[in-house]
Amino acid sequence: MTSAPQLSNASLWQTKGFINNQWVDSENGATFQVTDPGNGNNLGSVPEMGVAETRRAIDAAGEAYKTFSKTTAKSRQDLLNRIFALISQNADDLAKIVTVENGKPLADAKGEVGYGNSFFEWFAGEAVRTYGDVVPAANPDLRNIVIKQPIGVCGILTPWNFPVAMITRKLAPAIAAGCTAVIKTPAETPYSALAIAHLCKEAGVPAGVVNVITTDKNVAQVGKEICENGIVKKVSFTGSTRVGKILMQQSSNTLKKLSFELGGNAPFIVFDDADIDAAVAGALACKFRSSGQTCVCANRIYVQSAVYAEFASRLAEKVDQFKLGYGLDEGTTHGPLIAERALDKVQEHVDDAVKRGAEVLSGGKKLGGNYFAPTVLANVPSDALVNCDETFGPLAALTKFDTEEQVVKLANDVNVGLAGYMYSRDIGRVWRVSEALEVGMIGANAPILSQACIPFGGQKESGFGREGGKQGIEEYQTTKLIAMGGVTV
Ligand SMILES: NC(=O)c1ccc[n+]([C@@H]2O[C@H](COP(=O)([O-])OP(=O)(O)OC[C@H]3O[C@@H](n4cnc5c(N)ncnc54)[C@H](O)[C@@H]3O)[C@@H](O)[C@H]2O)c1
Ligand SMILES: O=CCCC(=O)O
Repeated sequence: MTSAPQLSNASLWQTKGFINNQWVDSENGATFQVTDPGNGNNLGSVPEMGVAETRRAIDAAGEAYKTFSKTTAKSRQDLLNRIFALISQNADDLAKIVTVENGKPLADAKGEVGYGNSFFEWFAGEAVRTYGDVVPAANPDLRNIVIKQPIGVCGILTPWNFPVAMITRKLAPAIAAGCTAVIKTPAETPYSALAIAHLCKEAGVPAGVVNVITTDKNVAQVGKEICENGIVKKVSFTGSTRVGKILMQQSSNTLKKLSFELGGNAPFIVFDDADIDAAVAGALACKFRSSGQTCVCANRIYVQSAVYAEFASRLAEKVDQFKLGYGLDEGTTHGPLIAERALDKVQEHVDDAVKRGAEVLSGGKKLGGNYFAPTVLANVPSDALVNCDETFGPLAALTKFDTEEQVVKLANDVNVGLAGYMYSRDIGRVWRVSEALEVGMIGANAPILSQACIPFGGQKESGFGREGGKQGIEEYQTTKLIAMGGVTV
């Protein structure tokens, strides 16, 4: 028996792949099951597609690109605005889909749908502002004009933790630039992607511009095809650093343009001079959003010695007030993790820290199903596993520090650099530490950074490229110089 959610607009629940504006099965009829992480129910099945279907999708995108790339920026702006309006109209249903396949509480899912949709609104605006340049020439007979053009067919590969937003922040700028796309959905959360595809079609997106491949077992082959196929000119990937490295190697033969948003391990630093109320509230939001399953979640919480004890006890007290439960239930503040493997990783990090002398202030264990008790650990040594590797779960690990110099060194002592946070009322320190942290984004007295208008992205092994902001559309464009000679008579 399946337990698909009750939706006001039942047409949002699509159960097939999407190629050239047609809903399609896999060629051999194979399917895979999607499970609700909050209760283990079977939500239904979608096609187990493979290389053959991926090639068909890429071919469709290649064919569509010939005409879509020549459309006016204004027509693409109108298209994006229509998608934005349809997503707004269907936001409650989309949030329900996100909750049942990802597990996050409905309020968070609504937040994600609004955030995800804001990329369509933002890039509708950017579509008509892809200006070029006129560059003074080195030769009197020349005039230089620099134009921006769409890059071509784009491969979009995304994770399950934001089933809507991770797709929209790639798809919206791709459409804005005049590109076409093949999206490979995460196996855990295909239904949100299919609902977006349905709304794109409703909005009038031409056949072949948006294609969706669903796969579980064949993910490595599908990813390889997207990276190696010569028709695809760009791959935008969000996911782990491990998989990012594989995709980069696979893309090297065709030298594709790449944007990679990879793993994080965010330091969250609380200085002695911080507003402690704000720092505690910030840590709760930053660490436990989506039960710790965001790439920008605080992972290492460093607290200066004079405020350490107060911060730790106040944080644990607040965490004990969370209401862990099923995402659609009234009052649930925090949901399950995506799967057993995620619970195992959190437990491993807790056990390792405790073995090294950490103290459990709150939680610390699995609670059955995919639920892990929101956890606060104190006195975590800086070489504990949790301080070296992203947990991606509801574990707040507190480590004491004494000086600014010491904490900056600790914060930078990892191979990734996505987000970093600090709480301090000393403006000089905020500036100094912001410059010193090796990350792509800083939250200074601000626990949530994500907005469509900012350049989201990392340094080091957190990847490269930026999503959102004025930079986001450039990832889907190529720059061309037209040097015009014969100007002088
Ligand atoms: N920087 C960011 O913006 C950002 C955002 C969200 C998540 N993340 C990162 O993603 C990770 C969590 O997601 P995950 O565990 O699902 O990551 P993952 O890398 O395992 O999976 C991400 C996507 O890649 C696909 N994939 C897996 N193996 C593949 C292969 N061999 N070829 C092609 N595709 C493949 C998966 O199906 C999924 O769709 C964390 O490390 C997190 O920090 C980063
Ligand atoms: O998980 C990573 C992205 C989350 C966000 O955009 O805030």
